[in-house]
Amino acid sequence: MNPPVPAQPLTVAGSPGSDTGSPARPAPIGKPLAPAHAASAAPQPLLSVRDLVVRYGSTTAVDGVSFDIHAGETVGLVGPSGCGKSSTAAAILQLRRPHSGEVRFDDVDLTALSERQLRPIRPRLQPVFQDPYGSLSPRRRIQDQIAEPLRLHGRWSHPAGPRRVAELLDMTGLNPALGSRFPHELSGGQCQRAGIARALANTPQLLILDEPISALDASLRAGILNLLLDLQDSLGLSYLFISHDLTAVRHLSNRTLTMHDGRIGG
Ligand SMILES: Nc1ncnc2c1ncn2[C@@H]1O[C@H](COP(=O)(O)OP(=O)(O)OP(=O)(O)O)[C@@H](O)[C@H]1O
Repeated sequence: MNPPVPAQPLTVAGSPGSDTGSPARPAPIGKPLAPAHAASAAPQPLLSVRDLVVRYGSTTAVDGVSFDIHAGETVGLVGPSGCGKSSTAAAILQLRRPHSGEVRFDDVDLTALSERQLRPIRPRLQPVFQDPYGSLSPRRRIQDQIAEPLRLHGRWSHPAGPRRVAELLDMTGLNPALGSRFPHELSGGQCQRAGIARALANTPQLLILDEPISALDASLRAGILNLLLDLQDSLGLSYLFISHDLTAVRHLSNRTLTMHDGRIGG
């Protein structure tokens, strides 16, 4: 497999930084890269999906899908509505247990693990969903929602916890002062950035991005795409990027897979 090819920042009309609450989008603050996070092609894939089958009753949504994602790589997944992209994402995340097949993450088959065994692994592969408002609780302040995964995994303490939340807001181009707001007080782009901040809280290696820009205005999409590129550069993240926007997929992805009727081809 070829090493990931760095993608170029995307520019569109409008100011991508204007949705952030910050005067200018700061450079992401990257933590020193752990070897497992390094942005280079590893001999062994970070994620290896083999013969994945997802069924809903008699409907086969995913029909024998296989692909790999290496460390630091972005794999795009495109295809018509209903072809099985989100079902693939849900099965990788073990939010929907597959009917059969393997989902090997760092050489551990997640399909063979119980919920309890999955718990310490979940922070390492995180989803970012389409609806930025829907994926945040309307009743809780942004800073509390970003803190939640830290608390959940026993990584919350004072003063390191609040400092980490401020760092995550900053990393995602949000003014840390926005942390005290509720989701309805933020724009869609700002909410999506907060959702990404929350996904990053426990230093994941892989983000499953399921239509992360589809709900946003065109003028805000480039800002999120460029943020994802910046974060990948600084943190060595791998992405599965699901989108209907072919331009965005080509821009962000090292390779693109096309799905039809539950299968990958082309
Ligand atoms: N919870 C569910 N129960 C029953 N059928 C489902 C469920 N979720 C998805 N399906 C069906 O599985 C198939 C694949 O759906 P899926 O949402 O994975 O496709 P998709 O490619 O992500 O579509 P879209 O691009 O519209 O989000 C479709 O036929 C869909 O109707």
